Amino acid sequence: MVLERYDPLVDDVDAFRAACERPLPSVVRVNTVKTTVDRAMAALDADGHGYDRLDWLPELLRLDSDSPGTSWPYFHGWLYGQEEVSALPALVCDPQPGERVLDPCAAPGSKTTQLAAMMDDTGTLVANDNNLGRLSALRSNAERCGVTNLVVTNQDARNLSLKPFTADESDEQPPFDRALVDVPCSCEGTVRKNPDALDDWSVGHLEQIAGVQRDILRRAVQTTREGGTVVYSTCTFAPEENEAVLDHVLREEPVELVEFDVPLETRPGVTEWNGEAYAPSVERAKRVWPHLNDTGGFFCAKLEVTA
Ligand SMILES: C[S@@+](CC[C@H](N)C(=O)[O-])C[C@H]1O[C@@H](n2cnc3c(N)ncnc32)[C@H](O)[C@@H]1O
Repeated sequence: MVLERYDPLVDDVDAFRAACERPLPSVVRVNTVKTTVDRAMAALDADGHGYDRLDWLPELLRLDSDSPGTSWPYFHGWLYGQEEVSALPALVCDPQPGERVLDPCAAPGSKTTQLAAMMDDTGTLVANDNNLGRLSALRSNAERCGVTNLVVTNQDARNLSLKPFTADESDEQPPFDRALVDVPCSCEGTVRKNPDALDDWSVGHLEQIAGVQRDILRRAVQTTREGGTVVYSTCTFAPEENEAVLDHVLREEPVELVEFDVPLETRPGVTEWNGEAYAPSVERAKRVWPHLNDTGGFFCAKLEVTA
């Protein structure tokens, strides 16, 4: 069993395994580009949907039943079905109204639409993905959510071209204030939502995808101005795709990991795995194990560009 691999990293193996076998609660995020949390809750009340408002992020509602994907509040773009813990990276990225923000692996747009709402639909949000089919889902989600501060691009994020955003690639400062780098991964942490998620798991795949992750994160750092923020996230447990990627990028790019607080129970990044030692600062990353908050699994790190 793949998950046994992580027994040495978790504080409570039985609770971890049991959580991974439970179905995931259904959660929606209220889209504040179009409505307020109070109005969305009133609409859910009127439709007879029970829910709990989550303390740590008041736009999130944990539903008693399945996602109301066929209800009027959903059609109107008031609600976005989003796994609870996947709302964390945008919170850590903390985009401000009027800024230029890059989302290099954006489809189908959960975090893009959340970032847009946090920016009050102002500034410029570049949503890129290399998969056209998934970009079409992103476009329809953005349209349903009424997001207008969006530029959609279809590039390989490892070589993202800055030409559309700067007069000249040699401009003194790269164009973006922030980037949210939510890379493709082996998705081990989604096993509660998709029990087949681990069927094609192999060490070879981890190693191959880690190379892609390193290159995407490096390019995101290169496109972000000095002092800007880059958030790295995955929905997987493998240190090869998490701390090892950070360790590599810390050595190759002018960037450092910064401390941050989140309103969820987390564990620090691991500094050793399979006989390899990583930079001590990877401890500043946060691991969200499924049993800690009854969510999926997630990994999130915050970096600051230093030059
Ligand atoms: C974890 S998913 C992103 C989920 C998205 N951020 C959200 O919140 O809805 C990773 C995405 O990366 C895209 N991707 C994979 N390789 C890529 C590459 N080299 N360049 C750009 N996008 C890539 C995939 O198509 C996929 O949509």
